[in-house]
Formats: sequence, structure tokens, C-alpha cells
Amino acid sequence: MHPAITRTLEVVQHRNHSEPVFLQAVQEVLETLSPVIEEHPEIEEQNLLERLCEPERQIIFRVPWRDDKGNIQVNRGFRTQFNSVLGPYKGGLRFHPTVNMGVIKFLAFEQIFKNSLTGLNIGGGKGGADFDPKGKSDEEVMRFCQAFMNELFRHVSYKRDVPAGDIGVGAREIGYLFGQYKKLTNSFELGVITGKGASWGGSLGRTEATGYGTVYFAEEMMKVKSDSLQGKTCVISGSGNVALYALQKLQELGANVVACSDSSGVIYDPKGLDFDALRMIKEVERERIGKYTDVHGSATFRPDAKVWDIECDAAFPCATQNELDAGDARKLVKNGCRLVCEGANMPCTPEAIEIFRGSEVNFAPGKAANAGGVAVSGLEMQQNAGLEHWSFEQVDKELHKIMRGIHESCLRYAEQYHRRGDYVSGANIGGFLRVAEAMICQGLI
Ligand SMILES: NC(=O)C1=CN([C@@H]2O[C@H](COP(=O)(O)OP(=O)(O)OC[C@H]3O[C@@H](n4cnc5c(N)ncnc54)[C@H](OP(=O)(O)O)[C@@H]3O)[C@@H](O)[C@H]2O)C=CC1
Ligand SMILES: O=C(O)CCC(=O)C(=O)O
Repeated sequence: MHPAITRTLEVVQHRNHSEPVFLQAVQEVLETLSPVIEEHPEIEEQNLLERLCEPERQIIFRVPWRDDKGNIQVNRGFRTQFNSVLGPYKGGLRFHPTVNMGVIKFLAFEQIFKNSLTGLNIGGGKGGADFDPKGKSDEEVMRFCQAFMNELFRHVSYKRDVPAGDIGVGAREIGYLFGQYKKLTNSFELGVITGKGASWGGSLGRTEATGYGTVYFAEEMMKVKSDSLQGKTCVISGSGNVALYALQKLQELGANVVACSDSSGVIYDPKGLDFDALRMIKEVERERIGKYTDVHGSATFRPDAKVWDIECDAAFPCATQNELDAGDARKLVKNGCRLVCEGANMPCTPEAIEIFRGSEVNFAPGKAANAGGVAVSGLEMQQNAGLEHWSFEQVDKELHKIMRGIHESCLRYAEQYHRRGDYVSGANIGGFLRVAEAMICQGLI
């Protein structure tokens, strides 16, 4: 490892010792940058790595709100505005009880490179709260979103910071957040948030974009191996926004998706899962996944299991960070899995990735493979700025083009820096170079 990287990692570890997932994300990126630092001495001269690992700004705030019983609840809200050299901070909001500063920082850090890879002018940011939307009424969710925006509105705008959805934040929450922003600012500023409803300024295709994009990326990976997804047995973790639309696109491309999950367990049907039934249960009714077996008797529900135990050709981790560990990776390899494509952010542990890289598994990191969501958010901002509304086909075509471009960049940068076929190195180097160049051009700020 280049000494500048070792030194930076020591500083970052010292400063952020209580944030293990942030340290994991930083280490995973920096470890792959040695050949770039050797070729570009100005990166070390400008202490660019240390600057890159320190957020431009972090906001932590109290979110007091009233539940349906009339009791006052208090949550903690966050927004990390990590890097804005390529454009306004851009990244989702996560509402989940496990959210803390370290989680938001790791997600914002990943977002810098992901957003850079899209080729669009968007910087990296992320936010959220330790609020659990599960089991809350619509009214409670609305009051929470309003309370959250009561502080966030000071820090966001179409040219400063543009949030969107992530875990626990979908169309319903984006609507409430936008409504409160509009009320507080007395302005209909469409570009302040993405993932909006299509009838009031949202982009068609944003709902599907992350899942579809991940599958488009996997399709390109298969093509390199002169293969396709047609007829492949696939498993997906999660059954939220990313997982559902990955499932739909995989089925469209002729794959057989036999399993998916939520935090209560796994559903498995060797004949293949029914997208419409799953969407109804998870997206519309907000029910637990076990309900699927009421609709499809041929499926089984395995409480507390993982989809990685099931034999498959391709695996798509689409739930959350560190959900696939070394033991899971070994099982997948042993069972003949040949492709792992991350729909979630950092779902595979470093040990699992090491196992994939040392095996025949073709592995793609989330910051490249799941960039379709933020890319279509970028297209939503573009439509808002131009007062345009594109058709679903036009958005999908652009998404496909962007995902092909990211795939091509990963392979090109991997090759150029002597890591042929290594998507992890290619994604990190490609994402980093664009940001590094802009940071140098914009001076010491
Ligand atoms: N939405 C987007 O556009 C993008 C999302 N991502 C990433 O994709 C992943 C999924 O996001 P998204 O689909 O939007 O989120 P959703 O909230 O729609 O769905 C999340 C899914 O993951 C499961 N899950 C979440 N946390 C845990 C946990 N701690 N343990 C087990 N299961 C869990 C949920 O199960 P349960 O319902 O039981 O909690 C649910 O099935 C995240 O890593 C996110 O950062 C990346 C790019 C863009
Ligand atoms: O659409 C966006 O702005 C962000 C999506 C997101 O949070 C992500 O890419 O992880």
C-alpha cells in the first residue's frame, strides 16, 4: 500500500474510531488507490486523501413529534454534506432505528464516488434519522416527516443539497417532506428533492431505477463472459424498492428468481416468485413477507434464514450493509454461484469480497451497480430545471445508457491501472479520479 494511504488511514481511524462502517467504507476505497497515487504525486502533495475523507459539513438535529396517543417522541436527524466539487450534495434519506452518524457518513462517502461514476454533476451527501416507520400510522409518518423538514429545510435547495429516498423513505415520505418544505419556504421548488410523484414533478422510472440499473449492470457483466441472465437461477435479499424492481427486470430478461427476504425471513419457491403479489404485500400493504405463502401455496417461508443458503447462479444483495459475510460467501461459491451484483450499499463484508475475488465469482460493488437510482434522480433534476416531463421509455433508455457507461468505465480504469476485470478497483479509481481532478482545480476550500 502507498505510504500516503497508510498515513491517511491512520488519521481517519484516529478521528472516527467509533464509526466502524465509515472506516470500512474508507478503507475499501483507499486500499485500491495505490497505483493512482503513484502516477499522480500531486494527490499526496495536496493532502487530497485526508481532505476527501473529512466531510465538508455534518448536521445533527433534534426531531420532536407527537404520536397518535398524544405522546411526544424525540428522534435524532442527520445530514452529511460530504463533497460538493461535482455539484450540489445528492443522496437519499434513511429512516431506520439503526441509523447513526457513522452509518450516514459511510453512505455519504460511498455516494461521492457513485455520483461521480454517473458522469452527472452531483456531489455526495446522505441523511436520515433513527426513526422506525414500521408499525407507524400514515399520520404519524406525516408528522415525523414534517418535524424532520422543520430543521432540514435550512440546509437544502436545488442548488445546495438535494435529498431523495433510501431505506424507509419512499414515495409517501418524499411527498410529506416536499409538502412541508413548500409550506416553510412558500415556494414550489421542484428541484429540492427527487423521487417525487410523477403527477407533481417526479420522473417516471425513478421507482424502478435502482433495481433495473443493477440488473442492467449484471447483464453487461454476463456479456463480458459471453453469457446472459436468461435461464439463470437468482436469489435477492430484501423485498423493498431495490429488491422488487431488480426482481421484475430479472424476470423480464428470462431469469428465474427463486428467493427474496425481509428482516423476518426468506420466501423460497423453486418455480419462481410472483412480482405482482410481492409488490402488493410489501409496497402497498406494508406487510411482512411471510404473507406471500397465503397467496402462493407452493412457496415456503423460512423465518430468520438468509437467501445465500439457496443454490443459485447469481446473487443480488439488495437489503442493507454487511448482510453477506464470509460464511455466506463460502456457501455461495460452494453452491456454484458465479455472479454477485450489489444492489444495496456495502452489503458484502470485506472478508466476503475477498472470497469472491479469489474465486470464479464475478463481483460488482454497489457504488457502480446501484448507481441507477441516483442517476435517474439526476435526470429528474434535469427535467425539473427544464420544465420537462420525459416518457418512461426515454428515462429507461438513458438509465440503460448510463449503466452501460459505468460498466465500461469500471473495466477501463481497472485495465489502465493493472487490475484487469476487477470491478472494485475500477469503480473506486474511476469515481475518485473525477473528484480528485475537480478538487485540485477548485483549490484549498
Ligand atoms: N432506494 C434507492 O433508490 C437506493 C437504495 N440503495 C440501497 O439499497 C438498499 C435497500 O434500499 P431500499 O430498497 O430503498 O429500502 P427499502 O426500505 O425499500 O427496503 C429495504 C429492504 O431491506 C430489508 N432490511 C433493511 N434493513 C435491514 C436490516 N437491518 N436487516 C435485515 N433486512 C433489512 C427490509 O426488510 P424490512 O422491511 O423487514 O425492514 C426491506 O426488505 C439499501 O442499502 C440502500 O442504501 C442504493 C441505491 C439507491
Ligand atoms: O436518488 C438519490 O439521490 C440517492 C439514492 C441513494 O440514496 C443511493 O444511491 O444510495
